[in-house]
Amino acid sequence: MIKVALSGINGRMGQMLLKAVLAAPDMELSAALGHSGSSAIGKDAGVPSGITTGVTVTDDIESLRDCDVLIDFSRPEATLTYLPVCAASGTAVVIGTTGFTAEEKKTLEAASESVPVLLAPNTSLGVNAVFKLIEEAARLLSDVDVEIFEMHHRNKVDAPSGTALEMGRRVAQARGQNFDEVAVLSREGHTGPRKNGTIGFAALRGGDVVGKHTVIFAGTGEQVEITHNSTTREGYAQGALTAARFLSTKDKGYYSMSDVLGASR
Ligand SMILES: NC(=O)C1=CN([C@@H]2O[C@H](COP(=O)(O)OP(=O)(O)OC[C@H]3O[C@@H](n4cnc5c(N)ncnc54)[C@H](OP(=O)(O)O)[C@@H]3O)[C@@H](O)[C@H]2O)C=CC1
Ligand SMILES: O=C(O)C1=N[C@H](C(=O)O)C[C@H](O)C1
Repeated sequence: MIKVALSGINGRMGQMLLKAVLAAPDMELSAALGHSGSSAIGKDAGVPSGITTGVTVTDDIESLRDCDVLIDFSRPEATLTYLPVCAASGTAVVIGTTGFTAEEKKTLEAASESVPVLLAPNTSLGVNAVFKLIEEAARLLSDVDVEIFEMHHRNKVDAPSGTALEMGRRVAQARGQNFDEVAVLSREGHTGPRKNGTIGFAALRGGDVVGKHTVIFAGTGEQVEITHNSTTREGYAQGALTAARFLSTKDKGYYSMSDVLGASR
């Protein structure tokens, strides 16, 4: 049995993952982490979903020591507090949390010198297939303008989404560009004409939209649009469990969903 810890347990993904882990025949829920001050601390991990798990939510990061894998869908500041304990105790980490700075990502990578760490802005099978389609389109349509649109529910706190940023990185990489030099993360005011070779982003927030991403390849007289639409969070949860199973067989190292799905980047 793979002993799984879940962080962000009180959240939308935390509860979706909880149900997926409880249903998985090869996994057992060993720890459930919330942040100190959270209303969930001291209660059963299943309370928000109306189920009893027998696991109490804790803010004690030492509880990670007895686990094989942490699946983390929380906030960057939380993830960064879990990593040192995981690195010291050999607990692998699947990170679905988004919104890390470039500096913070270096810290994630450094932890992978001690334990297996997988960072995935999107764990769904469909989105990871779309990443590949985008790379191919970016190569085939190498001169057209690329704009990336994403829409999420009203409670999402980071923008553009981690998935949209990864899509932009894939386009830039396929075209031999430096993403940070060509990304236009938002626009307002008198922007002037579009600069050739840039990759533009638009982030919309509203309602209960689970997650929608479209990459638009806009040429002259024609546009190609590649869209992924998540209608439930189940795909993210199942992808995260597949990643946890993968990491439980690995030694230290920095992994992505491409490694899990067997597709080279
Ligand atoms: N990789 C992927 O496929 C996906 C990634 N995500 C990402 O996962 C993350 C979580 O998303 P979602 O579940 O929708 O978000 P929620 O806001 O529903 O949940 C976030 C959770 O983190 C907890 N939390 C908030 N602040 C802290 C903190 N400082 N320390 C510890 N815990 C904290 C919250 O606790 P409390 O409720 O008690 O305040 C809550 O349980 C986001 O970064 C999102 O972008 C989301 C979906 C798919
Ligand atoms: O916060 C969300 O909901 C989601 N976050 C991830 C992201 O930022 O890309 C993945 C998915 O789009 C849902």
